[in-house]
Amino acid sequence: MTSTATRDPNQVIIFDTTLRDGEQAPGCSMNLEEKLRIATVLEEMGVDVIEAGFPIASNGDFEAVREVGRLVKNSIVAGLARTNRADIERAAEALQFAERRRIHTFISTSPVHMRHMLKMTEEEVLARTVEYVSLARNHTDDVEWSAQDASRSDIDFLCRCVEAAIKAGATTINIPDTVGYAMPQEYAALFRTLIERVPNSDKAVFSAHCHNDLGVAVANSLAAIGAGARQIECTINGLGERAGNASMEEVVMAIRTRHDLMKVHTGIKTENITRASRLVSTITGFQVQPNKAIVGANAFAHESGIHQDGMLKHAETYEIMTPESVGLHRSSLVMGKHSGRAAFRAKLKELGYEDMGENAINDAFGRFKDLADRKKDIYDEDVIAILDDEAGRQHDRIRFLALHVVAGSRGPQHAVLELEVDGKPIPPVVAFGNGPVDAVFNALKLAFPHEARLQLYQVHAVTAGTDAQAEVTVRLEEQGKTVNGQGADADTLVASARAYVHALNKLLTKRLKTAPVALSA
Ligand SMILES: CC(=O)SCCNC(=O)CCNC(=O)[C@H](O)C(C)(C)COP(=O)(O)OP(=O)(O)OC[C@H]1O[C@@H](n2cnc3c(N)ncnc32)[C@H](O)[C@@H]1OP(=O)(O)O
Ligand SMILES: CC(C)C(=O)C(=O)O
Ligand SMILES: [Mg+2]
Repeated sequence: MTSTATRDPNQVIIFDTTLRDGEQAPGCSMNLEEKLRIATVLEEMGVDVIEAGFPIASNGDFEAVREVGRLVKNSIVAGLARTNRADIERAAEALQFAERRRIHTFISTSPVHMRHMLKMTEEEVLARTVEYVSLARNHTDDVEWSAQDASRSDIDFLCRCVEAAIKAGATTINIPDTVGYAMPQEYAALFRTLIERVPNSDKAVFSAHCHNDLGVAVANSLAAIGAGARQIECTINGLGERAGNASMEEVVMAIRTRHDLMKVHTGIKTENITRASRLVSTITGFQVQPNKAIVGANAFAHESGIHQDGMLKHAETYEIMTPESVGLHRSSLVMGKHSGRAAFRAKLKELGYEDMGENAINDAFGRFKDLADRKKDIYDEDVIAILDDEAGRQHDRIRFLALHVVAGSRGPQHAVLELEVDGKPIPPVVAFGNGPVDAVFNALKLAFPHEARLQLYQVHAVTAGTDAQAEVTVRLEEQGKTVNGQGADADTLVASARAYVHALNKLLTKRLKTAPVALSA
């Protein structure tokens, strides 16, 4: 960590917590392979700190922090810990391979949290802060301390805690608006007061961590910067506990677009924003609302005549940033049924997917050709949907082979499904259902018997038009564990079957991790 004395005073550190607070969004669990894909994209986009998990919380979180730490070289990797020995030692162990590591320890400072949740007095919270920040410093010289529920804390007590945490060795002081209660002017005043009143405040970087319960997480983060905060904790697409965290793309683009006012900058390569947003949305199944700032489908769309006239005459009439600046660009390579492998590889590079394995590329190419035979216009979104669908599938035990469905008002609706399990095709199964999707899912249960319950079934059109690919998310739950599966295809039912098969494969991996015994179907 650059010391506060040498760091650029106008650089805002971007601390991404998609993999920790983002994953706390209900229904948004990610597996290790998915977390590594996201971490790779975050590092490439220049994120300063990646919070990869809360190592004591589960073996999965421990593994995620350890493996992200092994993979990532440029970003600092952080692991979360409560103020106790076990949490901090587990975080230190998880971070052992990280070239640049941070222990992030937190404790609540608000009366309501201390009295009812922690059952601790102010003096106990203060003593714990000192004891466990010091312990964390024995493991790394980059220690962040967070005052959970800071915005509802007594200011005198908060000042004492911050001073003590810095004295004990904290290099970053995070002042979270944990429940999304603060208003921008109030949150800014809190930072101003702390920075002014705490005598050693110049020895630490002050950080904002805002939740969006009242829809002001980004506004609060920007207000905090105005008051001296130089780290923002945020997530891709604003994912996170309850209404989510401050959205990284909004914070970063506000800083970039309003540099005239804010006078600060980040190290984020904003051209990677769209790709990161799309990846997180595909992996979690949390669709981005069309009117979401920066990454929504309509963020750069101009529908009404006067706007279109303005845009045609001069883009700045209605655009305060260019689509290119967030990675939306007119494709240089038009793909279609006559495109070959060379063009496909070039397209992968252009879209940032060049790291895919050879088998996945071959499978994706086959599916692309297949789609191009059926669909007139192939957009980048179509290629991305196939690539996302193929990525990370090479070790799947269950593979989708073919599907035939009878649907319509005459019924009976039924599905004939062919799967391959452990490399061997199984005989086709026929199942009936209350509609074609039900028939497909019943066929999957017959072909590969399981107890998992369907929690979510969601369909999203990748592009406009009746021949658009469908991207389907399926969420399955088994013994309290949930997984999300994704599938894409021009046929919604095939996409549904693929998504279900993907989720089943993830459940099998999860089962293997919790009970390392031979699995039967
Ligand atoms: C604002 C935030 O985002 S905080 C992070 C939230 N993330 C998570 O909770 C991750 C998922 N959590 C879990 O898996 C579990 O809650 C665990 C593994 C962390 C803890 O599980 P358990 O040991 O069973 O404790 P449980 O969750 O029931 O209660 C939390 C305990 O931690 C204590 N605690 C909470 N915060 C802190 C803290 N910052 N420092 C010290 N102790 C704390 C609580 O007082 C409570 O202690 P108690 O059991 O003595 O009453
Ligand atoms: C753990 C802390 C930083 C947190 O997520 C919050 O207070 O919202
Ligand atoms: Mg939080």
